[in-house]
Amino acid sequence: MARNIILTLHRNDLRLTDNALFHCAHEREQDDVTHVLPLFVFDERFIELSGLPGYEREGPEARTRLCKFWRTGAFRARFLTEGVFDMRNSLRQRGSELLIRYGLMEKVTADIVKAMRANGDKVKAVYLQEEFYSEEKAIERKLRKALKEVGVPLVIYDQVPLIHPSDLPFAPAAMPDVFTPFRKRIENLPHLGRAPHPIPPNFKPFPRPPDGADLYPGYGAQIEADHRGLDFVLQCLLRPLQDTFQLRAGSEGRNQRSAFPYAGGETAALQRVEWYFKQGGPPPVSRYKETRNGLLGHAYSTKLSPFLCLGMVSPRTIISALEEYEEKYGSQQNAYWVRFELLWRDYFLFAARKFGSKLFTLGGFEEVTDPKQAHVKMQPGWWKSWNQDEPLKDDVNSEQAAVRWMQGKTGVPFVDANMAELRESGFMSNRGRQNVASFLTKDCQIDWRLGAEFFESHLIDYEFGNWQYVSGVGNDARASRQFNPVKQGNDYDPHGDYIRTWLPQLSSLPNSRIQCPWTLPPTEFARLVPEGTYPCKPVIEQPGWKAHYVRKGPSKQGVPNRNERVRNPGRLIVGKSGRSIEPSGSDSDHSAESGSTDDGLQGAGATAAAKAVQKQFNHVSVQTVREGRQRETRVAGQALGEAKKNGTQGKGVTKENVLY
Ligand SMILES: Cc1cc2nc3c(=O)[nH]c(=O)nc-3n(C[C@H](O)[C@H](O)[C@H](O)COP(=O)(O)OP(=O)(O)OC[C@H]3O[C@@H](n4cnc5c(N)ncnc54)[C@H](O)[C@@H]3O)c2cc1C
Repeated sequence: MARNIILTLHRNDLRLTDNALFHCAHEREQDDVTHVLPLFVFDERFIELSGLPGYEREGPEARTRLCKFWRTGAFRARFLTEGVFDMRNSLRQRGSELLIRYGLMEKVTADIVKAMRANGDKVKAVYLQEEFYSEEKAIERKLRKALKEVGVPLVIYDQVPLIHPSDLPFAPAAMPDVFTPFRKRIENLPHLGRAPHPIPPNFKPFPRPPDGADLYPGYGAQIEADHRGLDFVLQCLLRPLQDTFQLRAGSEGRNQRSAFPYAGGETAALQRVEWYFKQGGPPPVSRYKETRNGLLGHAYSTKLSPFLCLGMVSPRTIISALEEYEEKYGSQQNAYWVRFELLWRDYFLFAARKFGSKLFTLGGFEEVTDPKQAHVKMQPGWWKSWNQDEPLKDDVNSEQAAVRWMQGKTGVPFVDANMAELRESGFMSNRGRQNVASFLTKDCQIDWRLGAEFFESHLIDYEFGNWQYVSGVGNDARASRQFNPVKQGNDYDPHGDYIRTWLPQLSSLPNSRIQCPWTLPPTEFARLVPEGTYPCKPVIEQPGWKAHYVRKGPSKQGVPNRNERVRNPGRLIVGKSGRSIEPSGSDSDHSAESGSTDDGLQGAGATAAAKAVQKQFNHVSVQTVREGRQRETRVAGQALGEAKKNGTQGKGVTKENVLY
């Protein structure tokens, strides 16, 4: 008898709990469906597959657009593969199976549909999770077309954000551009997110091919038939990444020092949810507000982002755990702040849908929201680029700030320790991310896309959005936000424990100088830091840092202000050159200290190139900066007014942090 099949095609939804694809495939209306075939395709556009024996790529290597880093580095490759095999185990425990294939998702799927047809089966539909980024949307369109050619409908389920798009209090295209109004409208909803779907109690059988036959054709059928497992696949995926400067560490396994020491998969994700929200009396979430700015250990924040990014847990499952916690312990600030952060995730997702391909352009969302300002920042000379002729190696003492940033050798320990953590573990705290991004884009003025691509390559939890925001081309109402890494280091790593963990070569430095080792007398530096292991001068030094070389006041460790105002005002104070200037005569200091004037646009040393740029957009820059400032002030005032009205001012919401 012909079998009636639904094919569930999984991308970033590697879970059984609260997965609309499984839920809907097993609903009562689907009684005529006899079998469900879950499929995962390692897609060569996102992850390099050339390490698979005999694999022939159809397109180019899986590298980032601009900088040509591997798109999926070793940490995410490992985490993803673990997640795929964990899902297969869970399906097997329920009598089902996960078909694992390699290639182009649309092609592999269409081939499988054809093979099932050839077996005399009927494929009723293919179910897929709707994604938010334009590249994935384009693949979805190709898949729809390929399936149309074989007469099979594609059914899409929107389940990535916490808030279902049809529950939004505004049309997705009309979402507020700035976070606070977005959040406030969402917070007025009667319920934050729908209830999660349970795992179907009885999984429909997997449509196995006729007796003895290989699983359906397509690359990887042989691997499956050979019963090769996780280790073999992982080895193949890691093989091409071995030679690169930036990805070696991840190939060697999980780093014991990592703040994210977890294996990939729904099993680990649910254990983490259980531990963070339910275990202990009270569980760790009851200290979230106090600890979330931490840097060391796994407990300071939820550590759910990698699981969320690959869909190993749904945000609705997290909210439901949070609600259980609140029922037991009462509604508190801690729970509020976890929700608040999850709304940031939704905000970036919906912004990605609204702004589409502007997610990847130099001018970012601002090209739409503030074209004049974006125009200024897209002029040649505004951003510095990375001269890729210089090979990326670990042992260079590069003149290029971009290279030093990637190496974790800028000479600014708080930045470098965070970069070391990223490179050696695939994770970085939120505090660290804000600082290294600000350092790259605001201090060193390097094209933000380099940072975004470097993160894409290294992070286990990579998602778009934050880089635009931090570098001032997204929707930050205070685009001038700039971090002072010396002050931040003093505040959040006052004893240098974090720096010593990731930069052991600085272990002997006294606490008083660990954030600014260049202030030591050269002989002291030479005595305390093993030769050649760390730069004796920072790649750039801002005048605003100097006030913090000698630490004053209490440390911020344990203080819940994640978004405090930073002293150093930002680049949107545009000088006559059309470039940012530092306040109170710091301009010349800045260019003199940084010693890096590849774009020749800084301060007193402005070159002919600078003058040309100045002439080109002097008028517009002054005007747009004024408008930008007015806009920022307006939004800040508005948000503060709202905070006062809601009584949230003084409860963690201040003029400084209300916008983030
Ligand atoms: C420059 C920069 C790059 C970043 N890149 C990423 C990224 O690639 N992927 C990613 O998931 N997060 C990113 N973030 C946001 C944030 O740093 C991480 O989500 C967070 O550090 C993950 O740790 P956690 O799960 O313990 O977070 P928690 O503090 O426990 O927060 C709970 C959840 O809220 C969400 N969340 C929190 N902050 C943000 C935010 N700013 N934007 C979006 N979602 C947020 C995450 O899903 C997170 O798991 C970035 C932030 C910056 C400043």
